[in-house]
Amino acid sequence: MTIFEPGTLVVSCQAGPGNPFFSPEAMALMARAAQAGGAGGIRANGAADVAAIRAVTDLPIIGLNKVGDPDGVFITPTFSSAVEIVEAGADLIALDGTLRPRPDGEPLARQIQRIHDELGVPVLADVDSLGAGLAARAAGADLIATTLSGYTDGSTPPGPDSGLVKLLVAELDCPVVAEGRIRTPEDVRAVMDAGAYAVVVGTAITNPMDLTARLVEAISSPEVWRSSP
Ligand SMILES: CC(=O)N[C@H](C=O)[C@@H](O)[C@H](O)[C@H](O)COP(=O)(O)O
Repeated sequence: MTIFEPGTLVVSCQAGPGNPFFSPEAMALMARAAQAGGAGGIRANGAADVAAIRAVTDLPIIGLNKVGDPDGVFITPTFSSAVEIVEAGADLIALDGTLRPRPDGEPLARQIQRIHDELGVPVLADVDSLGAGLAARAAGADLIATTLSGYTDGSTPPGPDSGLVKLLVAELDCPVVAEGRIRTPEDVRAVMDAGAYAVVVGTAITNPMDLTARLVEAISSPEVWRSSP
Protein backbone atom coordinates (compact mmCIF):
# COMPACT_ATOMS: atom_id res chain seq x y z
CA MET A 1 0.00 0.00 0.00
CA THR A 2 2.08 2.89 -1.23
CA ILE A 3 -0.52 5.54 -2.00
CA PHE A 4 0.62 7.39 1.11
CA GLU A 5 4.11 7.47 2.49
CA PRO A 6 4.43 6.67 6.21
CA GLY A 7 4.05 9.81 8.30
CA THR A 8 1.71 11.59 5.91
CA LEU A 9 -0.70 14.26 7.10
CA VAL A 10 -3.97 13.98 5.20
CA VAL A 11 -6.33 16.95 5.37
CA SER A 12 -10.04 16.19 5.33
CA CYS A 13 -11.76 18.92 3.30
CA GLN A 14 -15.45 18.51 4.03
CA ALA A 15 -18.32 20.92 4.62
CA GLY A 16 -22.00 20.20 4.95
CA PRO A 17 -25.22 22.18 4.49
CA GLY A 18 -25.29 25.18 6.80
CA ASN A 19 -21.55 25.74 6.47
CA PRO A 20 -20.69 28.77 4.30
CA PHE A 21 -17.85 26.69 2.82
CA PHE A 22 -20.35 24.10 1.51
CA SER A 23 -19.24 24.21 -2.14
CA PRO A 24 -16.80 22.30 -4.35
CA GLU A 25 -14.94 25.54 -5.10
CA ALA A 26 -14.39 26.22 -1.39
CA MET A 27 -13.21 22.65 -0.79
CA ALA A 28 -10.78 22.96 -3.70
CA LEU A 29 -9.35 26.10 -2.07
CA MET A 30 -9.05 24.23 1.24
CA ALA A 31 -7.19 21.44 -0.55
CA ARG A 32 -4.80 23.91 -2.17
CA ALA A 33 -4.14 25.52 1.20
CA ALA A 34 -3.53 22.09 2.73
CA GLN A 35 -1.08 21.20 -0.01
CA ALA A 36 0.73 24.51 0.38
CA GLY A 37 1.05 23.74 4.09
CA GLY A 38 2.67 20.38 3.43
CA ALA A 39 -0.22 17.90 3.49
CA GLY A 40 0.45 14.67 1.64
CA GLY A 41 -3.15 13.75 0.90
CA ILE A 42 -6.74 14.97 0.91
CA ARG A 43 -9.92 13.32 2.17
CA ALA A 44 -13.12 14.51 0.52
CA ASN A 45 -16.83 13.70 0.40
CA GLY A 46 -19.01 13.46 -2.69
CA ALA A 47 -18.30 13.38 -6.40
CA ALA A 48 -18.54 17.15 -6.91
CA ASP A 49 -15.99 17.94 -4.20
CA VAL A 50 -13.65 15.13 -5.29
CA ALA A 51 -13.75 16.34 -8.91
CA ALA A 52 -13.12 19.97 -7.91
CA ILE A 53 -10.18 18.93 -5.74
CA ARG A 54 -8.81 16.58 -8.41
CA ALA A 55 -8.73 19.55 -10.78
CA VAL A 56 -6.37 21.52 -8.52
CA THR A 57 -4.03 18.91 -7.04
CA ASP A 58 -2.17 15.70 -7.82
CA LEU A 59 -2.15 14.71 -4.13
CA PRO A 60 -3.74 11.33 -3.40
CA ILE A 61 -7.44 11.71 -2.60
CA ILE A 62 -9.31 9.50 -0.16
CA GLY A 63 -12.85 9.74 -1.48
CA LEU A 64 -16.05 8.89 0.32
CA ASN A 65 -19.75 9.31 -0.27
CA LYS A 66 -21.89 10.17 2.72
CA VAL A 67 -25.39 8.95 1.89
CA GLY A 68 -28.31 7.61 3.88
CA ASP A 69 -28.95 7.57 7.60
CA PRO A 70 -26.38 9.71 9.48
CA ASP A 71 -27.02 7.59 12.59
CA GLY A 72 -26.29 4.37 10.74
CA VAL A 73 -23.85 3.17 8.08
CA PHE A 74 -23.51 6.23 5.85
CA ILE A 75 -19.86 6.54 4.74
CA THR A 76 -19.87 5.00 1.24
CA PRO A 77 -22.42 2.42 2.44
CA THR A 78 -22.79 0.55 -0.87
CA PHE A 79 -20.73 -0.40 -3.89
CA SER A 80 -22.80 1.86 -6.15
CA SER A 81 -22.08 4.85 -3.91
CA ALA A 82 -18.34 4.30 -4.49
CA VAL A 83 -18.51 4.28 -8.29
CA GLU A 84 -19.02 8.01 -8.88
CA ILE A 85 -16.33 8.86 -6.33
CA VAL A 86 -13.69 6.89 -8.22
CA GLU A 87 -14.96 8.28 -11.53
CA ALA A 88 -14.52 11.78 -10.06
CA GLY A 89 -10.85 11.08 -9.39
CA ALA A 90 -10.44 9.47 -5.97
CA ASP A 91 -7.38 7.23 -5.56
CA LEU A 92 -8.75 5.29 -2.62
CA ILE A 93 -12.24 4.70 -1.21
CA ALA A 94 -13.08 5.20 2.46
CA LEU A 95 -16.10 3.28 3.70
CA ASP A 96 -17.82 2.34 6.93
CA GLY A 97 -16.10 -0.71 8.35
CA THR A 98 -18.08 -1.04 11.56
CA LEU A 99 -19.96 -4.18 12.48
CA ARG A 100 -23.34 -2.45 12.10
CA PRO A 101 -25.93 -3.71 9.59
CA ARG A 102 -25.33 -2.40 6.10
CA PRO A 103 -28.21 -0.72 4.25
CA ASP A 104 -28.21 -3.03 1.22
CA GLY A 105 -27.36 -6.18 3.18
CA GLU A 106 -24.27 -6.82 1.06
CA PRO A 107 -21.42 -8.17 3.19
CA LEU A 108 -18.48 -5.80 3.66
CA ALA A 109 -16.14 -8.34 2.02
CA ARG A 110 -18.26 -8.32 -1.14
CA GLN A 111 -18.33 -4.50 -1.30
CA ILE A 112 -14.56 -4.34 -0.88
CA GLN A 113 -13.97 -7.07 -3.45
CA ARG A 114 -16.10 -5.21 -6.01
CA ILE A 115 -14.24 -1.93 -5.35
CA HIS A 116 -10.95 -3.74 -5.88
CA ASP A 117 -12.02 -5.72 -8.95
CA GLU A 118 -14.37 -3.32 -10.72
CA LEU A 119 -12.97 0.08 -9.72
CA GLY A 120 -9.32 -0.85 -9.23
CA VAL A 121 -8.62 1.18 -6.10
CA PRO A 122 -7.66 0.29 -2.53
CA VAL A 123 -10.06 0.59 0.38
CA LEU A 124 -9.69 2.31 3.74
CA ALA A 125 -12.14 1.02 6.35
CA ASP A 126 -13.36 3.54 8.92
CA VAL A 127 -13.83 1.61 12.15
CA ASP A 128 -14.90 2.20 15.73
CA SER A 129 -13.27 -0.70 17.59
CA LEU A 130 -10.57 -3.35 17.51
CA GLY A 131 -13.13 -6.01 16.58
CA ALA A 132 -14.37 -3.98 13.63
CA GLY A 133 -10.79 -3.33 12.51
CA LEU A 134 -9.92 -7.01 12.56
CA ALA A 135 -13.13 -7.88 10.70
CA ALA A 136 -12.59 -5.18 8.08
CA ARG A 137 -9.03 -6.33 7.46
CA ALA A 138 -10.25 -9.93 7.15
CA ALA A 139 -12.85 -8.63 4.68
CA GLY A 140 -10.07 -7.25 2.49
CA ALA A 141 -9.58 -3.63 3.55
CA ASP A 142 -6.13 -2.30 2.63
CA LEU A 143 -5.92 0.27 5.43
CA ILE A 144 -7.84 0.71 8.67
CA ALA A 145 -8.70 4.11 10.19
CA THR A 146 -10.06 5.03 13.62
CA THR A 147 -12.51 7.51 12.08
CA LEU A 148 -15.69 6.23 13.72
CA SER A 149 -14.38 5.63 17.24
CA GLY A 150 -16.62 7.56 19.61
CA TYR A 151 -19.40 8.05 17.07
CA THR A 152 -21.27 4.73 17.24
CA ASP A 153 -21.80 4.45 20.99
CA GLY A 154 -22.55 8.09 21.85
CA SER A 155 -19.36 8.47 23.89
CA THR A 156 -17.47 11.03 21.74
CA PRO A 157 -14.54 11.96 24.00
CA PRO A 158 -12.80 15.29 23.35
CA GLY A 159 -9.55 13.91 21.92
CA PRO A 160 -8.33 11.23 19.53
CA ASP A 161 -8.50 7.52 20.33
CA SER A 162 -4.76 6.80 20.60
CA GLY A 163 -5.57 3.64 22.54
CA LEU A 164 -7.44 2.19 19.58
CA VAL A 165 -4.58 3.15 17.25
CA LYS A 166 -2.20 1.21 19.47
CA LEU A 167 -4.45 -1.86 19.67
CA LEU A 168 -4.97 -1.93 15.89
CA VAL A 169 -1.26 -1.49 15.19
CA ALA A 170 -0.47 -4.42 17.49
CA GLU A 171 -2.95 -6.73 15.78
CA LEU A 172 -2.97 -5.75 12.11
CA ASP A 173 -0.60 -6.35 9.23
CA CYS A 174 -1.68 -3.23 7.31
CA PRO A 175 -1.32 0.52 7.77
CA VAL A 176 -3.39 2.02 10.59
CA VAL A 177 -4.54 5.58 10.01
CA ALA A 178 -5.40 7.83 12.95
CA GLU A 179 -8.49 9.94 12.35
CA GLY A 180 -11.04 11.71 14.48
CA ARG A 181 -10.75 14.69 16.85
CA ILE A 182 -7.05 15.28 16.20
CA ARG A 183 -6.70 19.00 16.87
CA THR A 184 -3.23 19.86 18.10
CA PRO A 185 0.44 19.01 17.47
CA GLU A 186 0.31 17.07 20.78
CA ASP A 187 -2.59 15.00 19.43
CA VAL A 188 -0.60 14.28 16.27
CA ARG A 189 2.40 13.21 18.34
CA ALA A 190 0.23 10.97 20.52
CA VAL A 191 -1.21 9.05 17.58
CA MET A 192 2.16 8.82 15.82
CA ASP A 193 3.70 7.50 19.05
CA ALA A 194 0.88 4.95 19.15
CA GLY A 195 2.10 3.69 15.77
CA ALA A 196 -0.15 5.45 13.26
CA TYR A 197 0.98 5.15 9.65
CA ALA A 198 -0.71 8.42 8.68
CA VAL A 199 -2.87 11.06 10.33
CA VAL A 200 -6.11 12.57 9.00
CA VAL A 201 -7.19 15.96 10.34
CA GLY A 202 -10.41 17.68 9.30
CA THR A 203 -12.28 20.02 11.61
CA ALA A 204 -9.19 21.59 13.20
CA ILE A 205 -7.98 22.75 9.78
CA THR A 206 -10.98 23.11 7.50
CA ASN A 207 -13.92 24.11 9.69
CA PRO A 208 -13.64 27.77 10.75
CA MET A 209 -17.12 27.65 12.29
CA ASP A 210 -16.08 24.96 14.73
CA LEU A 211 -12.81 26.69 15.51
CA THR A 212 -14.64 29.94 16.18
CA ALA A 213 -17.23 28.25 18.37
CA ARG A 214 -14.54 26.58 20.47
CA LEU A 215 -12.82 29.90 21.12
CA VAL A 216 -16.12 31.64 21.86
CA GLU A 217 -16.91 28.85 24.33
CA ALA A 218 -13.54 29.35 26.00
CA ILE A 219 -14.54 32.97 26.66
CA SER A 220 -17.94 32.13 28.09
CA SER A 221 -16.92 28.92 29.94
CA PRO A 222 -13.26 29.35 30.89
CA GLU A 223 -13.52 26.76 33.69
CA VAL A 224 -14.30 24.02 31.13
CA TRP A 225 -11.11 24.76 29.26
CA ARG A 226 -8.92 25.19 32.35
CA SER A 227 -9.88 21.69 33.43
CA SER A 228 -9.46 20.14 29.96
CA PRO A 229 -6.61 17.67 29.51
C1 LIG B 1 -17.43 10.67 12.17
C2 LIG B 1 -17.43 11.19 10.75
O1 LIG B 1 -18.46 11.22 10.13
N1 LIG B 1 -16.25 11.61 10.26
C3 LIG B 1 -16.15 12.17 8.94
C4 LIG B 1 -15.48 11.28 8.02
O2 LIG B 1 -15.23 11.49 6.89
C5 LIG B 1 -15.70 13.59 8.90
O3 LIG B 1 -16.84 14.36 9.21
C6 LIG B 1 -14.54 14.05 9.81
O4 LIG B 1 -14.40 15.42 9.66
C7 LIG B 1 -13.22 13.38 9.49
O5 LIG B 1 -13.30 12.04 9.90
C8 LIG B 1 -12.02 14.01 10.18
O6 LIG B 1 -12.21 14.03 11.57
P1 LIG B 1 -12.07 15.39 12.39
O7 LIG B 1 -12.98 16.38 11.72
O8 LIG B 1 -12.50 15.07 13.78
O9 LIG B 1 -10.60 15.82 12.33
